[in-house]
Amino acid sequence: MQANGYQSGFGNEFASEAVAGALPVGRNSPQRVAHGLYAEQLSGTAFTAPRHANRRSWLYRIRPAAMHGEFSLLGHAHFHNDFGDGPVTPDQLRWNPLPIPTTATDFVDGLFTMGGNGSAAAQHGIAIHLYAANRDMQGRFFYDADGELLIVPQQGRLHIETELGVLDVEPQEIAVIPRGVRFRVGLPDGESRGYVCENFGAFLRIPDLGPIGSNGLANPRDFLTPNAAFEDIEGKFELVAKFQGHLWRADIGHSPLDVVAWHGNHVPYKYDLRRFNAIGSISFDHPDPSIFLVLTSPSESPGVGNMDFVIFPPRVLVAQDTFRPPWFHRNIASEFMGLIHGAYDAKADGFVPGGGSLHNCMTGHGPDAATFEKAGAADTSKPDVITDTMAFMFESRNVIRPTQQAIDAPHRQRDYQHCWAGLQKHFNPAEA
Ligand SMILES: O=C(O)Cc1cc(O)ccc1O
Ligand SMILES: [Fe+2]
Repeated sequence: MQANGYQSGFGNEFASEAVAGALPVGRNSPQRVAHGLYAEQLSGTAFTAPRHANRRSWLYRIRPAAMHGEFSLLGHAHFHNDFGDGPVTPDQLRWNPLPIPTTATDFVDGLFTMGGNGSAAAQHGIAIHLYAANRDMQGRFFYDADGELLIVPQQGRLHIETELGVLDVEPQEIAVIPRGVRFRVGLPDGESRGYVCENFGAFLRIPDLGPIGSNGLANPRDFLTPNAAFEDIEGKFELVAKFQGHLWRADIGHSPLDVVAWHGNHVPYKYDLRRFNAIGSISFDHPDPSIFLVLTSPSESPGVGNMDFVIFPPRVLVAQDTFRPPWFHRNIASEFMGLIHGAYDAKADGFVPGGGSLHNCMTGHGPDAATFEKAGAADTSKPDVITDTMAFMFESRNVIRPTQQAIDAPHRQRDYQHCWAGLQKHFNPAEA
């Protein structure tokens, strides 16, 4: 399917038609839709959600979404929402990248669940997945009824064809696919890998800016939603649904990417993380990482995220008489981190692009020994220009329970804790 450009803005009432006159004017459901299309509403929030939070889109399509065969369970060895209910280790955990598969594996086949909390049934929490794939989704389409998908490619571009149009996404960009929207992923570069956060809670939004003012962090105009694009093809295809933690498959005799026009605000979008306007300390002290918040899924407690998506982009550190890298800390929130590009300023080695780390509630962590020594000796009268980096964090109010397969994975770094072993005792009450 050919990309058809983008519309800019966050949470707008967008409108787009790929064929002139396909979008009804002044009404949603005329007796007969132009060009013989079917009208269909896709709601993302309760009908009665307050106006500022209400999300739905109207789709004008060749065939309604109801047309497909019966679903049957589809096994998937690595992609699920089973976070267990037994003991969960409070250890610091870190992984090397998920290996690129050696057999033909598409985006859905290549998903590997690392951990999560809550559930689709409870409508709160998240699942964290990695993907590693090497071929386009062929003759199959996917939708996730359980949550919206925040996709963070780390290696290789993604050509994401959705019911509402096409998102072309490269590493250092992200894509968000709303609940229920059907899509197919192509891999223009062949081998591809990255991270996915499946959000069972309130949909992601850009945060309020408070005293920062009316501009800054991720600016609304940099979010891009596709224009309508469709295909009109028939064949023996497969529709894969993720529903209540399991995958289901059904035969479908046509492409469901057949939406000729649409309007609304329950839409896919992409965002280039390099557009993030980073704000930080220009006096002293390293600020809390909430200053780098890109998108948040709020919980019912004000200010507490079901999931916060935070990045650590290139920036200039100028804080004086300050330990500039992240401080040692223990947090109430739980943190899964990934690295898209370059190196992360709290870790001299071991945290590699495509890898991940998990520091759960109250688990102590922070700069490794090499970073600590270097930052303690640095001249803070001069700025540090941090370039060539893009790390991120999926942060959750609830403990992120690693899956058994993540704990057992050969690519888990079983010696991760040693990165703090070299920290020396410096205490000397006689010295200033
Ligand atoms: O590296 C981390 O653990 C993430 C992180 C970064 C930071 O600058 C402050 C707190 C924090 O949890
Ligand atoms: Fe942390």
